[in-house]
Amino acid sequence: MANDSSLAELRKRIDELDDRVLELLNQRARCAQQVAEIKVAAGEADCFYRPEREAEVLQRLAANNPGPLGREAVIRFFREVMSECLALEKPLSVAFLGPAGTFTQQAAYKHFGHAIQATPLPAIDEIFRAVEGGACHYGVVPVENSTEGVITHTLDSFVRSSLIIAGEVQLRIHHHLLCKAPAALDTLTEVFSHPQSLAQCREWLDRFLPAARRTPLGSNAEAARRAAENAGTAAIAGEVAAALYGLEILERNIEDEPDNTTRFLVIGGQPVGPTGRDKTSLLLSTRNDPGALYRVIEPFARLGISMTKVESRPSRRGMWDYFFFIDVEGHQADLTVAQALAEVREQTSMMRILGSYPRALS
Ligand SMILES: O=C(O)C(=O)C[C@]1(C(=O)O)C=C[C@@H](O)C=C1
Repeated sequence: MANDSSLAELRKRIDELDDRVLELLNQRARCAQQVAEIKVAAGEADCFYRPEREAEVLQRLAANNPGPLGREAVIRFFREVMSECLALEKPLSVAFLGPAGTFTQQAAYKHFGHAIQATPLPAIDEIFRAVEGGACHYGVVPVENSTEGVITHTLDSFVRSSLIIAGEVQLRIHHHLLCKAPAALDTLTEVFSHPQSLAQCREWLDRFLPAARRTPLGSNAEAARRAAENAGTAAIAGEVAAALYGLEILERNIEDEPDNTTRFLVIGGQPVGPTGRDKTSLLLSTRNDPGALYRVIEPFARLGISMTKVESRPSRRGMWDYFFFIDVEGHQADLTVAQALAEVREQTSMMRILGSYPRALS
């Protein structure tokens, strides 16, 4: 009985708190609507999304969180709150590498929350085109995986496009073996997946499914769809694809590397202001002299700017001629970064700043 009354009391307290949270959330939503009016008056009505402000809100709340809610839970919750507030201002349209059920869709929701108009497109260049042509405000594309390296298509698309990078998302990738109905592993004849996912599970497949044919497809979601239609086959894909196509999870987390993570880029047309926790991406080419690349990156070392990535891609302008993709910590508006970029530019035959944007939160 004593337990019953304390349970009832706690639930009454939870109801009261929920009423207050609801009232506060709606107050917040009304503020966002007023912000929208200010943006309209300033002639900024085309897109209300402000990535630097969103990053600042999430960074501040994560730092101030007293618990017991965890950091990721707080970020996820307020991410959705802001997504709903923004949708009240004006829904944001986001193209992602589809079809529905891909990890890129998951990354898009992780970054923008669920209150967006998300459009799946079948290829990376189509996402670039949709954003360039104004059909969508932003796009989300995969750029590198911690096990398999860069997605060259995405890097190459920046060479042809004038779009900039407005954000990055990191997603822990868990691959599962999915099947239409429970089945013994040795009865499976074929496994469908995206080539990157097949590669990320290579050792597991060699060990547990050595006889099954490995069939690469355009996406994990497409693989799940094929496995749903063909008994005796399986797909390697994530939880979202499993739910979408009604598949059983035969084996969980079959990725070879426990920290398997994919990084995605948010592409758009609008520059993003500094947040104090930013990254800047560059595309450049060097003269073909001895020590040229060394001279290009030397200012970063001298000025204490951390380089988080260097990637080279054939330029297709001639044999053994390369473009370099370089990421550094900091924003192009930060004084030391600006100084380093000016020095670096002098050492290159071409340099384009692909964007400064808030670093991925978690
Ligand atoms: O501060 C703004 O500019 C807003 O529009 C408000 C808000 C928010 O909900 O906090 C909503 C959308 C923007 O992307 C950033 C923040």
